[in-house]
Amino acid sequence: MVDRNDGDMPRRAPFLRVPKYFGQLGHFGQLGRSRAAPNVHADQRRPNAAGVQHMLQTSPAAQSASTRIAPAASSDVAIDLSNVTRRFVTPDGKAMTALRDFTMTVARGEFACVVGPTGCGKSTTLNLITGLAPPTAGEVRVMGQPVSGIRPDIGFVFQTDALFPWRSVLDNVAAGPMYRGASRKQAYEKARDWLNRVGLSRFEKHYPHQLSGGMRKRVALAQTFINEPKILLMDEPFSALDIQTRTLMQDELLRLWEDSGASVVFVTHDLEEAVALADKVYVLTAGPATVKSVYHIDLPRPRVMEDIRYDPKFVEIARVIWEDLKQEVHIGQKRTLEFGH
Ligand SMILES: Nc1ncnc2c1ncn2[C@@H]1O[C@H](COP(=O)(O)OP(=O)(O)OP(=O)(O)O)[C@@H](O)[C@H]1O
Repeated sequence: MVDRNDGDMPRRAPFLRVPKYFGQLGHFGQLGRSRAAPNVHADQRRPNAAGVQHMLQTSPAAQSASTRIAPAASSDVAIDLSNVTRRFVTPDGKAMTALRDFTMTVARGEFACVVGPTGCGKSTTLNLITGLAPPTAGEVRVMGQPVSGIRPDIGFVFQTDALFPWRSVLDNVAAGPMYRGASRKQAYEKARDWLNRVGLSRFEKHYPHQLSGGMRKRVALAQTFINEPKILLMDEPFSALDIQTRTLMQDELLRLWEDSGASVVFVTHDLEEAVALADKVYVLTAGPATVKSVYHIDLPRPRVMEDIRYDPKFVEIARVIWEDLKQEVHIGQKRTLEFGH
């Protein structure tokens, strides 16, 4: 199912990077066309004068197979961005709008992925949730409260590791609980437990530079999950890893997340990754970023990453979303070519 907003929102200035989707998704067109119609359909919301809301079916099969998902009760909502606009002042003193009229709701325990063209405003979305970037207009609420400053129940994982290079693996993982007031004994017991959960018990005395990229990422996950975050914000956390390690880490993340009950917002350039992980995929416009469509991914859980990519339903869902996203990527690419950045 998809909620769509692809109306007449103004488009913004050009992008800095060439989109990465083309190489990754070239095969969907071929595989998808011979498959059954996807189990998704679209609600199309156009922000025009009449404010018309109507249903757009992607296929007859979709019509029968899908139902509208009722909005969560407010007590079930973990993250709520309501009609948020975020403007920045650029280094040359001009105002630029990164996000416009942006609305997103993530339920408690839900895994939401955000995809969109390069530079459209995905990371800004995460910064709004953290409170690092207050909204220029609209409202951001976390666990029912307006965001004011950084919350201790939010965990982060970024593309680059946030490990202390001068601390051992064990010291790195124990740092969070100690900072939050646990005794040294409690913190180290908990850290050993988490290192065990991510399969790194034998490496507790190693330093980050003595680990592989995948192992460092496991430490980063242990370092984050040990603090029992209610909200987990992830910004392309696995994009620097090779594909095999990335697949392993995606499985690891799902396993830890399923036990944690955290609500996740996961930003990625990789649509396959988004579909494989998410309950819900937000497709953003080429900018200023607004929500173009929301796809509810009804693939069963638990999911095994190395298998799910060959599931025909997965392939078809990814193909449908890619058709939608591709339009925005083309807009971004056109701007890059026209404006040279
Ligand atoms: N602090 C800031 N000051 C000025 N402009 C900013 C600031 N932060 C972000 N921007 C601009 O806002 C836009 C969106 O940036 P953002 O990093 O959110 O995009 P993104 O989709 O995460 O990018 P990418 O795909 O490259 O990871 C960009 O044009 C960026 O230059």
